[in-house]
Amino acid sequence: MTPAARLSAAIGILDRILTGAPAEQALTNWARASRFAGSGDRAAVRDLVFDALRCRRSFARLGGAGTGRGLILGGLRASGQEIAALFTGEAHAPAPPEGPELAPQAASELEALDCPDWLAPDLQASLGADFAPVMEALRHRAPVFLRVNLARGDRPAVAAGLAAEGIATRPHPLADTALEVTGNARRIQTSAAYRDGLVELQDAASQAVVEALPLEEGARVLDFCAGGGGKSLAMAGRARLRLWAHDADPRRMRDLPARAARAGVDVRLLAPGEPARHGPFDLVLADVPCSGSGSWRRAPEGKWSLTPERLQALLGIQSGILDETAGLVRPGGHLAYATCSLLGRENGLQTDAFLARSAGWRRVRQLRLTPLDGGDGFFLDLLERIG
Ligand SMILES: C[S@@+](CC[C@H](N)C(=O)[O-])C[C@H]1O[C@@H](n2cnc3c(N)ncnc32)[C@H](O)[C@@H]1O
Repeated sequence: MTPAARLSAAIGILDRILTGAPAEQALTNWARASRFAGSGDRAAVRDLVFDALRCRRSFARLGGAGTGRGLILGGLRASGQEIAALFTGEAHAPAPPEGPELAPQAASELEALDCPDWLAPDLQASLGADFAPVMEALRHRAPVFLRVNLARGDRPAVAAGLAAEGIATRPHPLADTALEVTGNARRIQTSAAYRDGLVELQDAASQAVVEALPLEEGARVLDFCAGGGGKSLAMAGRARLRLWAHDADPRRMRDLPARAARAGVDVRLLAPGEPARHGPFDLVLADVPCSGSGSWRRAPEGKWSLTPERLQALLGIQSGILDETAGLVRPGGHLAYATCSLLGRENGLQTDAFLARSAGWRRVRQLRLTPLDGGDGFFLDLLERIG
């Protein structure tokens, strides 16, 4: 595909996303219907689409419209590319700009930062002086991180093995298991290191959260909101645990047994209603559903689809999970509350409210990470049951 044809493809896919199609699904449907597109084309179109979703507000301003065309035009203008050479209307190229597309308007501060207006006060209160740098960081692609499975090898040896397969990495300071991929990231999932369970794809901040947990050999641990099980596997890689995984939607855990087998660790799955029968636990991790604002680099659609009503509903779910999981922790044990959110209301204010309404708990550690630390935004409050 020519560079201009890739732009046309991205425009069509963005238009589908803007009318409600999930981004991954729209990209997959396009790839299936476009057998002529090679892997380089697919990767380039994907980058165009995700770059536009991350910067949807500012690109729409620069492109003169909030359409697929407007976003792609705005992205080209933002990176100083020559529009006339690409939007020619010839062959598969997009038609030349017209009307408002020719007269982009100046962006306001929040538009330039790609921040939804309604969320700005919350984010400013939560991030303080880091507000603008964090919002700016969220406009750019996230690095690719691997987690070294310490049950299978140490970080230098695994990095050397990856290098022998042509995948360049460097250790990342956020966690002792973290490798940042600096070259050939697209080869990871076909590498022997990945196939043999030496590494998993996992953000460095997620790894830092797991590193901060009290994981004693033989401890009874419950991952209450396990999802795909990324943190279950990360915990199992750090100590020999008696580990259970649970999720309100058990279908989300369907790949976990195979991933655990690949990693050489043991995780038992629990259906809704079952955790209480297996408790109490030494440690319960509640990696709760949240706005996802800390991971908007990877999942930028969430920035634009979040609403005040949805955030309110999430706050209710989070406080319900805190109350439910508190009853599963043994006296002297720990409840680890985690989010990938940057919002104080989902983080420290949520745990403050829990501590205010629940006797016999104290906060022993708090971790607040933003993309300025290198990985996603993440929050951890480690609470100890003293009564
Ligand atoms: C942030 S995701 C978990 C990600 C996962 N821990 C990981 O590291 O990959 C939150 C999960 O909580 C689950 N969930 C939502 N409401 C829940 C509830 N009331 N009880 C337990 N799990 C819930 C969702 O299905 C979702 O899989």
